[in-house]
Amino acid sequence: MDKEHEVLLNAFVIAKKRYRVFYNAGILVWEDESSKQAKITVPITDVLSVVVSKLPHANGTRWGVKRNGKPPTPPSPPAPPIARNAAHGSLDSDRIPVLSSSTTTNTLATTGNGSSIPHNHSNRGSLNELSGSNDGHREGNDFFDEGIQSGCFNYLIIHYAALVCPKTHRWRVKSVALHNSEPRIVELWYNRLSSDLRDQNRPKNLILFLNPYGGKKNALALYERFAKPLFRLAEVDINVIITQRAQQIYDIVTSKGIVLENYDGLVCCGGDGTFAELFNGLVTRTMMDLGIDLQHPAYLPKPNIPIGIIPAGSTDTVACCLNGTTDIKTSIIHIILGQHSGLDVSAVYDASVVASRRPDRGGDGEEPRPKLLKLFASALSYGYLGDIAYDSEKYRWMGPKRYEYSGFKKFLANRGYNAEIVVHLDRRGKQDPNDGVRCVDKCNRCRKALIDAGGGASSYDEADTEPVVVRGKFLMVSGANISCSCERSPQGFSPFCHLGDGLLDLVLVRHTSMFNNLRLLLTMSSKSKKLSELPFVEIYRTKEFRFTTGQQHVPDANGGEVTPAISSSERRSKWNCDGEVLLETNIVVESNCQLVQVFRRGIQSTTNSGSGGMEQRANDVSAAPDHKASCCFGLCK
Ligand SMILES: Nc1ncnc2c1ncn2[C@@H]1O[C@H](COP(=O)(O)OP(=O)(O)OP(=O)(O)O)[C@@H](O)[C@H]1O
Repeated sequence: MDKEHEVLLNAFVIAKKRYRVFYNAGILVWEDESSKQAKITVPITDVLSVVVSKLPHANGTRWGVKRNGKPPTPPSPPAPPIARNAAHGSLDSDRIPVLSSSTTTNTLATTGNGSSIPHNHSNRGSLNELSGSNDGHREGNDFFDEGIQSGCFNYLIIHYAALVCPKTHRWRVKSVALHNSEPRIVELWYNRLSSDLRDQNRPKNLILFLNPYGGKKNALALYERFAKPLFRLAEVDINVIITQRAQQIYDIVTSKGIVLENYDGLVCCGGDGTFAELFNGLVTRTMMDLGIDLQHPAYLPKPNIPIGIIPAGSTDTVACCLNGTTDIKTSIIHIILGQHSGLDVSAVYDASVVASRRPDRGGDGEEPRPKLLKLFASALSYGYLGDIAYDSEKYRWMGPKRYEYSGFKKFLANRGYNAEIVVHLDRRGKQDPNDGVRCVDKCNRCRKALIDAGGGASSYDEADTEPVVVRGKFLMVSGANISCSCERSPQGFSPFCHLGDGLLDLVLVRHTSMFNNLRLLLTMSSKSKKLSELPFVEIYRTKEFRFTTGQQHVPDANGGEVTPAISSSERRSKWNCDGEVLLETNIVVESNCQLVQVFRRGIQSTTNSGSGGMEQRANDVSAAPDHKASCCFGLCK
């Protein structure tokens, strides 16, 4: 019988109670024999690891495993007894006993020189390992092959991930110890589950860039405490690179010395700026590999390696929008489980530096191409937030509090900036940024956009758009690539902005009174109010917009030029691009549909999240009902 149709069904004891346990088609279920109500369902896609043990907890022995022909690692001292939840045998991930030497974690200290690849201090040998050959050998698999040979094990211990709080979108690792008096049955279950685990397409070898400088400067401590034990548990090899300066991630990823194909993903531990360095570097690297002009690219190619973020920054907007929470354990779990989906990335071009498209690079030789400045995944803001980004860098020693300090200063200054924005809008009015449809798990809008884009980066038919010119004095102009919701601003710039629909939301805040600025700040920090409700805020959903502060000659209806709309002597602000300052002011911004693949699990829609649209509501039904009962009411920190 093939694996698909084979059903495993046995009685096991969990926490002194008899359970009927069955496994079929990737679904594991255990139900209390005395009460059919007590039933837990776990798909194999959520299982992190399966081990056998002589004790009801994994005690650190490695079952005579040989790694690369080396003798087995001596057993670690027994782990302390594990506090167990009587009903589910569940554990908090902090207390999971991690088997010693189950994976390698390499720490690569970095040099500060140019784009050179960091000196390798790893326990896996030379630098060549990071940059050179890979024979495709996965150390972790050895233990599956040889694991159970040498002993009589009565316990099967399963570590699995579960959504413990649908309201806060937090995931945790739980464990269950199944006891059977017959080692043969334990072995049968172990072999079957571990074989199915191997079939999951999970990352087994990652590079992790760690920024020790961002946020509260505790990324290394967070990694050691939360990430390392979980990666070990799931047998993921991690090559840690601790950055020593800004732009180092970009330089390493774009360096030809590193063979990206040797890795299953690139992950960073830091804030939005760290993540921006990672995907800017990865897209640039892909352009280099394909021989695309880096300055004036004809198009932006899609990298074929997924990326991820472990939040350890100040605002962590990207992590919050990807997972619905900035909870570090949730992000790590999603990276380990390995599911990924497309994330739009917007490109910023310098409107004043234009080159003709070269026919040999896919252009027709006529269409001018602006110079590519940077890519962003979160938000690009001019005016108030641009001023804060520029000013707050001086106060980085304050940590995240610097934003409040600079924000207060800029709030009192109440500066307005003249600008002209040309935004391309859908003629048919189909792109409504206030349509009430949030981007949740298996989002139909994003899926359709990818199909429309046909694998390319554009989900938009330019024939269906028309340019609309908006002029005036603005407190703030922002292009939101994602909703930008975070702890400081629960609804973000535009709560209905999608992660992968190939469009961005342009948010224009007119310059008005201090009183209105106060309303703006209160709305931005409100849990329920949205910026679109304010009369001095306009939101447009578009694929592309052009922003200018300089002198504009606006063509009149007869084709002649009329008086400049904006004086060239105007005071200018800076652009805040994913937290970093951009000095060029006249820009063109364009969204690229699902340019990068990001490790994440779709956010489960909750009824109070304001989700609209029938399709999204239908997804609520698929939320794991078993785990709803274990909701922590927000106390699961
Ligand atoms: N070792 C380092 N020393 C100095 N700067 C660094 C170092 N490593 C990275 N950086 C830079 O630090 C900057 C800030 O990092 P990051 O954005 O991750 O933190 P943050 O600004 O506190 O968080 P957020 O962007 O979420 O608000 C990034 O632009 C990155 O280039």
